[in-house]
Parts: sequence; C-alpha cells; structure tokens
Amino acid sequence: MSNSPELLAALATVHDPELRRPITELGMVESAVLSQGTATVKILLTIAGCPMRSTIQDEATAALQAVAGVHQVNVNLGVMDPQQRADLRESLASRRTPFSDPSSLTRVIAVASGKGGVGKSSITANLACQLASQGLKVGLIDADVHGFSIPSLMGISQNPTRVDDMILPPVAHGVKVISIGMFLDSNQPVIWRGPMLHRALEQFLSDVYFGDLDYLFLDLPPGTGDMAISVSQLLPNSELLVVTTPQSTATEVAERAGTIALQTDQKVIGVVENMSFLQLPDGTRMEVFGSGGGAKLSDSLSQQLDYPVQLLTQIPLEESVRVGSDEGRPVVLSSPQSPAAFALRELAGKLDQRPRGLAGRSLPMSF
Ligand SMILES: Nc1ncnc2c1ncn2[C@@H]1O[C@H](COP(=O)(O)OP(=O)(O)OP(=O)(O)O)[C@@H](O)[C@H]1O
Repeated sequence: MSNSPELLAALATVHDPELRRPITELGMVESAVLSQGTATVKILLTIAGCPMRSTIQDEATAALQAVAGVHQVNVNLGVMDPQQRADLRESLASRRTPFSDPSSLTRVIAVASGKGGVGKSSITANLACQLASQGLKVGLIDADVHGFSIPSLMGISQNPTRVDDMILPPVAHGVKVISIGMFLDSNQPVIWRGPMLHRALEQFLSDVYFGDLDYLFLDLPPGTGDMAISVSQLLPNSELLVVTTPQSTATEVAERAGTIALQTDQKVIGVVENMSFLQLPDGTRMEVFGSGGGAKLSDSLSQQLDYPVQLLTQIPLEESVRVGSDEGRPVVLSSPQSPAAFALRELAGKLDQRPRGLAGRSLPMSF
C-alpha cells in the first residue's frame, strides 16, 4: 500500500527534538498507510536508545489523530540502518554552520570575566534563553572547563546523543547546549592543558550538529587562559562580552580579560555589571559589592581599545536569579517580572539591535 499524503502532511509537523527538523525531511518516516480509518505508521529513530523516542511517538500520535477520517493510530518505532544514518548525516552535513567562515550569519558571542563567581554563566544562560524565547535560533557552548555549570543552570541532565561521529546537543528552553561536562564522568577531576582544550573546542565546532543559528554563545572560563585564545583562533568572528561586579578587584582582572581582545583582534561589544545592588523592601538600594566597577571597566576598555565599549546594563543582586539557576530555569523564564529579568531582557535587546549579516564584516579578498 502506498503512503497517504494526508498522513505525511500531518507527520511533517512533527520535529525531531534534537535535530529540530520535520521527521519527514530527515528520512525518519518509513511508511504511513491509511486503511479503513486506521493510520499505521513506522518511524525510524536515529539510534536504538534514542532518549527522545517517547516524545516523537507521542507527537506523531497526536498529529495523526487530528487527521480527518482517522479513528485509530498505530505508531511503530524502528531504528535506521547504517546506510540510512549515513544518508541522514550527509544531508545534515550540508547544513552544518561553519561558524568560523567569514560569510557565516551566526553571531558568536563569548562571555568573559576576570574572576569566577561574578555571574558569567548565569548571564550567558539567560541571554541564550531570552533570545530563543523571541524565536531566534540559539546555541550555547559551555567552554568553562573548570566550572561547567551551564547544564545545571539550563536544567539538563541528559547526555548528547551520538549518531556515529555526529553529536546531537540536548535542547533546553529552545537552546541547543553542549558542555565539556557532558563528556566527563562526574566528579572526576580533569587537568586541562592548552592543546586538549583547543581540541575539545575544535571538536564541538566540527562534530556537534547545531544547524543554522542566529546566535552562538560561549561561556568562557574566568580569566585570560588558553580557552580564550582558542576561541579567538577557531572563531575569529567572535565578539566578547565582559562581565564584572561593581567591586574594584573584580574590575581590575576583568580589564585584563577584555584587553586580550587587543591581541586576538576580537571586538568587545560591551560590559555587563552584575550584582550591582540589592533592592531593599523600602525601595533603597544597598550596594553590597560597592559601586562604579562597570563604569570604570567601560572607561578603561574604551581607552585601551580605542573605541567605545559601553556599560550595557546593571543587573541587581536578587534571590530570583539564584533560584532560577538552582531550578534549571533561568530567571528570564522563571521570574520574568523581576528587576533582574528586566535588566537581562534589556541586555538581550541591546545585543540584538545590531543587524546580523555581512554588513560591516571584513571579507577575505583575492585579487
Ligand atoms: N544577579 C544575581 N543575583 C543573585 N545571585 C546571582 C546573580 N548572578 C549570579 N548569581 C549566583 O551567583 C553564583 C555564581 O554565578 P555563576 O555561576 O553564573 O558565576 P560565574 O561567573 O559563571 O562563575 P564561574 O566562572 O566560577 O563558573 C550562582 O549561584 C548564581 O546563581
């Protein structure tokens, strides 16, 4: 019996949660037959232990039940054979985004800080979630090898799925996330040396299927270490966002993280001051970590880099930020009315003001 166009149209609305493309386009629908009101469908999963099998099955069942004339639905699951997987990989390979290519339309933003604990990972996770909630396609690489807190901030416990040599990143809150922590046994200490870091990042950029992205965020380790250099080499288009607290000690080290851009030829898009103040119930602001660090950093980076590096926002110290992090649901999603969420949305808006595309980019010329 031949496949039913009505059933195929319904299945085209079902997306593979990891590849985020219709299952019909991915060659996952082996058959879709309608006979006397019964829809019998066979869907091929990419791998046998696909963690998303029940999601795919449930969504396919729901889509088929909505087709006129369908009274009963049978969704059977199978697994792709090596040839089918190779075909899938090939069709996806043509869609892998070469982020380092000067013609890439993906904005790559590396979030840096001088010292740890200033909220760099929380800000990165919130920016990614906010832009994804606006319908943009967003990826996030946790390159903070010593901290890798992004999976828990994003509420991810699932490991990436491997389809042969391709790695499918877990998706959380609409963001495709990959972390070095996902490839290590928990609690096992790792001493990362420069070349290992470089290779790990290189592998993320080549083997992880991100698809087309509007934004790729990188959560850098604090300081001016090897990872920052690798990012600038492997992603020469990447821009830096520097996070500090108002405290002068944080600002001094953040300045070094920012001026690394002089050597790497990256653009610093701005400064974010986090934990700027605590709003007390009577409306007054308590400056727990002092004041002025963000403005001072913005001034000194502007001077040293010789272009304006603005203080883009000041984010208050707020319990909701910590609670959102602990619950794996960043504050822009878990407590969108809070002042911190407001400041983070404002920051995302400022970043997204700049047009994506080739305007202003230097393209390699050959004469
Ligand atoms: N504005 C804020 N208000 C309250 N808590 C915050 C705020 N920003 C961050 N935090 C909390 O501070 C802690 C450190 O934040 P985070 O892990 O984002 O810092 P980091 O700079 O990425 O640190 P590291 O580089 O060491 O991983 C977390 O518990 C986080 O929930």
